[in-house]
Amino acid sequence: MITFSGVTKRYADGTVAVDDLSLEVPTGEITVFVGPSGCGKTTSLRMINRMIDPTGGRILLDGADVTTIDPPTLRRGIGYVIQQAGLFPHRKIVDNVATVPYLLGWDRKKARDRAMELLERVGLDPKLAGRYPFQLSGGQQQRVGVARALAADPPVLLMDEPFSAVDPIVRASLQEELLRLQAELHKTIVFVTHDIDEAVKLGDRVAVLRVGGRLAQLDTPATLLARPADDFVREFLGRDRGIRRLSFISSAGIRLRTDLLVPASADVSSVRDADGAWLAVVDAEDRPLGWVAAKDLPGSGTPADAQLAPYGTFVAGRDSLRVALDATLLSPSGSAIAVDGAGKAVGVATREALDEALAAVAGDARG
Ligand SMILES: Nc1ncnc2c1ncn2[C@@H]1O[C@H](COP(=O)(O)OP(=O)(O)OP(=O)(O)O)[C@@H](O)[C@H]1O
Repeated sequence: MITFSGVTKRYADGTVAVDDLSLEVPTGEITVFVGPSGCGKTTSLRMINRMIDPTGGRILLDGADVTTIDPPTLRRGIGYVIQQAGLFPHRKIVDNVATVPYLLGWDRKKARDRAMELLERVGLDPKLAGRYPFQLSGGQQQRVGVARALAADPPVLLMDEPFSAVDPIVRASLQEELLRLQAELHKTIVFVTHDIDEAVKLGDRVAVLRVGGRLAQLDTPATLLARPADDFVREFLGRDRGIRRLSFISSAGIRLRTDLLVPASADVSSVRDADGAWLAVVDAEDRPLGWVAAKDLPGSGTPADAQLAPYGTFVAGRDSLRVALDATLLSPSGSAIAVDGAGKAVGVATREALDEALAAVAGDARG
């Protein structure tokens, strides 16, 4: 755990970059520092690995004041990733990744083997190992930056806007990759960004800082979106905070109807009186095929003879309420088909059922 206890940084020219900051960064979690330009995010981060020393207060790493640990020893346990990767331009990719193992005196083969394993882990083709940084795309360079920071298997990772120099699509895949790695590695990560969407996507907890280096709110993304502490946080979260909040709410609570699922091979005479304007037609393995309006069923035969309308699905309990809501918007039925992990239909979430689930969410935001 990393503990900030009344930490202040006043630069020589009198600028107070961080002011009496107290917070905890739990072990094995991603804590994001987010806030507008100049709010002291980078300064706060660099005080953890002593690239900057505080002028007041203390930072503890697992209980030890970092200023009592000499910087090289401290940094051995702390990986550091920065914007544009900060790779050494004249070293091959494999040697960039092996930088810290070399410094730690590992033999060359062991260090290179470790580097190759990490390149694969961060989703890079091992063939790139012999290239130089300028021969890689921005996204590939960022992956190398992450691999390099992980090389000595440090328990702590500091990441300073690591993905902000790449385009939105590459950025999204780097974010996914980081979450995937973190699910395996359980590092203690402090991640700095000015992008609130990135913060709520990656953070187990998000610390919103305001200019002057003061903590405005520290909460889980779901709580932050539901209950911003004040107008500054509310404005920083931006518009559509209600919709974004649905990403953190499980679809498990949605009431499902199984009576609206009909097999494609059923005799229409047995389904004609089904209650509800729309029916979800499923195949022999219960996989969804499409919607049919009860009034459009043929006079005889099976639902498969009708023109089926497009449908959207969500994995019941695994996907969020946002995905479920989105699925209703993909179909003229206004309902969504709930499926299990194998893609078999398990029920229908009607507009009414979603309305109930959304009303419960709105009720929670009040508390
Ligand atoms: N070496 C320095 N000397 C004086 N002031 C500094 C120094 N480094 C940073 N500052 C100031 O401290 C404040 C916080 O800077 P910091 O880089 O920590 O902010 P930030 O939140 O990371 O900003 P950004 O998102 O723009 O990178 C700013 O007002 C900045 O101008």
